[in-house]
Amino acid sequence: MKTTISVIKADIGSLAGHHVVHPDTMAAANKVLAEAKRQNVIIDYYITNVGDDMELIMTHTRGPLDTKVHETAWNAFKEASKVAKDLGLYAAGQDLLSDTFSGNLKGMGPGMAEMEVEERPSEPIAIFMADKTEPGAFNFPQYKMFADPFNTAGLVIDPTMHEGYKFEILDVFEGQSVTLNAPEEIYDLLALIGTPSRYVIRRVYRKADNNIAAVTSIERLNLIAGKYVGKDDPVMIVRLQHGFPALGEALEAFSFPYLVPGWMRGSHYGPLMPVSQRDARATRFDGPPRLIGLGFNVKEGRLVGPSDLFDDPAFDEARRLASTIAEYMRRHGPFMPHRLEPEEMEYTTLPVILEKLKPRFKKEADVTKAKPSIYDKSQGMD
Ligand SMILES: O=P(O)(O)OC[C@H]1O[C@](O)(COP(=O)(O)O)[C@@H](O)[C@@H]1O
Ligand SMILES: [Mg+2]
Repeated sequence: MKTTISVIKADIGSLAGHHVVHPDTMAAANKVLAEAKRQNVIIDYYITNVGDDMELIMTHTRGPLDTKVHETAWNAFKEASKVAKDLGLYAAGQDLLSDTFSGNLKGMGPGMAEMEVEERPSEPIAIFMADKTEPGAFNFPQYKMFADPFNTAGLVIDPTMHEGYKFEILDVFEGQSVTLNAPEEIYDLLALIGTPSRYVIRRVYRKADNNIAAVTSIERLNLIAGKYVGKDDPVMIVRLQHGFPALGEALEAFSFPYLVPGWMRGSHYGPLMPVSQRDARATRFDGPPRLIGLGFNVKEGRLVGPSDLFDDPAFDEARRLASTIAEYMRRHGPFMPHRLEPEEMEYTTLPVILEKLKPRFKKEADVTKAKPSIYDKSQGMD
């Protein structure tokens, strides 16, 4: 049976700032999804949140980018937004960039990861959802899961994984993609995905049979809207076991709280902290960036589960280290590299400040003007 798993998320308003979704808004979304299930638009669903992002996990047989499924999600977010407005929640309706739904959710604000799979007799999946970061934040763990044998033992010892995986990488600025193979092209792969603000791993396939292994949301709201409209908190679906990473290999990729951009005002680097569902609230300095993971089995479209994957003392050490790193980064205050580089900041007063100070800048005769960029060949660097 071919089943589509659609994870669609949006920030439609949050309680007491940008830190947690209000349960009444989830109840409003639940009504819409329950009705869609009754009308056989979707087979099953689960609603959750990480921080201020509401996450709709749905299964159906209609394939990705289906109008009815996307309209269902849109209506759920709209209804939830109404409640958010009624309760006076902060940034109510924030991620819904358009007033009317037209065809599908592409470019309308919500983020989405969708995959169509030929269901195996047992189809275990993990869904990872993060708040206060961006889609490229999943580059690092996807590399670990699908290309690093120090993380994923199966790459070496499981014959069904040994051939490796293909990574489809999207250049979010140019809107073009390239597919690179691991292990043979890992140096090229790392050269791109090491710049996660621009090159985002969108899909991973098993090389042996082209089977889809992982999908990540790629929406960067600020690029769509041309201004800051919230961070593009990402979601990712990963297939598990029997030729894909074992559950523990997928989770192992998050045992190191690596630095991601986001956190306060979408403008700071901070450690990605894996937490249980009950700790999925962005508090200290609106963070640190949080990650939750839910494990399901998909059976004829039914979502069996979930299991709260990071609700486990085995991840206490990762959380402790994340807290230590958070403290270390915070001590830098407004200085880089805690604060993002100017091009990546979601907010900036810099142009206004530069304009204001323009008359006060004076030429220094003894200082040579630098070339604009060491990367710009037209400037005659040799
Ligand atoms: O300027 P405002 O409206 O107070 O918004 C600031 C908020 O934006 C944020 O960056 C929003 O984060 P999200 O992307 O998770 O919505 C928060 O860190 C911060 O509180
Ligand atoms: Mg958010």
